[in-house]
Amino acid sequence: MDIQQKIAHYYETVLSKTHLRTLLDNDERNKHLVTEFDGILLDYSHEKVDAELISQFQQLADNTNLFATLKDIQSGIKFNSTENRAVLHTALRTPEAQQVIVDGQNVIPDVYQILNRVKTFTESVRSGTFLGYTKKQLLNTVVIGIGGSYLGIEFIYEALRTHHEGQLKSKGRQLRFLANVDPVDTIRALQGLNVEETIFVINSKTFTTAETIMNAKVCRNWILEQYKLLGHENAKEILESHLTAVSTNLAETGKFGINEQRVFGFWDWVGGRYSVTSAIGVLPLSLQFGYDYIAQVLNGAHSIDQHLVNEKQVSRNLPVLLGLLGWYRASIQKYQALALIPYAQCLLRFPAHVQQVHMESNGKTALVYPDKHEQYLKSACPFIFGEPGTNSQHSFFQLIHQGSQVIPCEFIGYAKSQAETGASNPAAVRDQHDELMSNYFAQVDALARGKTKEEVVAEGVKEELQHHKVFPGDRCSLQILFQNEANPYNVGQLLALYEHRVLVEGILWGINPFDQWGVELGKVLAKNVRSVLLKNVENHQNLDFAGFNANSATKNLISHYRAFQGKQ
Ligand SMILES: O=P(O)(O)OC[C@H]1O[C@](O)(CO)[C@@H](O)[C@@H]1O
Repeated sequence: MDIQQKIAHYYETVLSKTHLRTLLDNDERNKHLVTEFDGILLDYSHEKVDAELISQFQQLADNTNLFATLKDIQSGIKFNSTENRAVLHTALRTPEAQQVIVDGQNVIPDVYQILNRVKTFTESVRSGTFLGYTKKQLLNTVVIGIGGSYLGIEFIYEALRTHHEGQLKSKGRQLRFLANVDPVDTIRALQGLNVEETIFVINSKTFTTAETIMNAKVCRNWILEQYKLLGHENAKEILESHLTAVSTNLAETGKFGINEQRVFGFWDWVGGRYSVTSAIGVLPLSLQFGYDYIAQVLNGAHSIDQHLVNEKQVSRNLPVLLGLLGWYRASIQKYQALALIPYAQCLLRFPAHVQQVHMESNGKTALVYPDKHEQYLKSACPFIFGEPGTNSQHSFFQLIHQGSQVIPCEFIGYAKSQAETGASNPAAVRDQHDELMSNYFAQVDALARGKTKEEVVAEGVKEELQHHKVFPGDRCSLQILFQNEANPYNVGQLLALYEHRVLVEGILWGINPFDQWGVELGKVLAKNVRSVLLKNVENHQNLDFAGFNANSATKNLISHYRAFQGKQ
């Protein structure tokens, strides 16, 4: 029996037959299922685990050479085998004095060359040294980008915009996002902005993503139209004052009309969804908050990068534990979903960010080393969703408590509210924060313990309602608790924690988390549909589908779309 089979056997014969209520009655067990690192507590006592299972997790990590692999990845091996690339987002936050060698070259000087340019440029914008075309200060930033070139930045922006220091640093400034190719998103992103005070950051690793390039063109037109209304028509100089880009495709950014001084590069060894600590995130976030403040995000992430490879006891390694538990829930317990519940309004975009990082990375089943019998995994990445608590309690928690399937939850909370620093009545804020966190603790317990028929009867509930009021319990969750309020350092830690847990799960499953072939097919088909629509702009009757390879149902649907437009 290999170690994965041993874990499956132990779960089937022991843990699946033991209610969490019983496991939690063991004080000695509970004491050991909690660990702390650098201001973060991870409590996994409400998971279906015990000391025996944790020792099996250790064997699993050792037998799969997990720690050696993690170290090799951070040292620059081409772990992304299907694209022949290194996986080195960790190098983006490595201290300047260290070395990371890729293809015989130390990449750290390149990282700092870009970071220094970002620092100098963003400081010149913030101080008013670099001005817009009409010499007005650039107070607004619009980030154009999608997927990994958008979600992580929005998560960090939202997480920090109510942090006391973050508010001071960003006073008088705005940061907006344009991701969707929907024209309504464009209106929302640009609404009320004064072009003379607005700088655009076009974020695209490839600079070929259809949505981003279209949005960038729409914004370029908007800039020129707005300036025309003001009587200015020097397109080249106007655009050079208002457009910047972050990309690995410097040829295309040049063709787009962006001055190379305002293009910030990165490298193919940074995956799109892992690029928030490259200039993709650091440039716009530094424009909004200042470089030195955002550098703390990099420091926090680096702390977790180090912890990942240095702490070889799985019971003390936060990202490894998260990854092992994720693997266990999906592959052994066979749970197919995961709810991410931050008890922190500032993390409202964290679930959306993790959805992309996790599901675009591990949402696949093709094995890296297939054999004659197996090319595909049977169960892998769960479906991930989430909303801040307490809002989620008044939304989907009914199903989490009494639905037909178990949905493991990950709760994230802070011992201090961002609202406390600088508050006129800090005691009142603490009181409100305690109210919020009371729900965090209560949910954890309710999910695990549930409520038995006997308890319901003892409460004197009418017989016909009794079975409605039973909670099965035995629903697992884990808790992440930060010592401080959400700040740039621990937001960087949180970012890296979830990046690395995805990697650990990917290694255990034997898949490559760093490619995303699954998004390609839709892109190709969208291009084909687009060419049909372009060819038939005015034709609301019989569309010309020559050369369009799709079934009649899809063609009918497209025809209805055009016909509806003809009736408007
Ligand atoms: O930064 P780019 O090249 O525009 O890509 C945007 C996103 O599109 C994807 O390639 C596919 O969704 C992501 O991996 C990436 O983050």
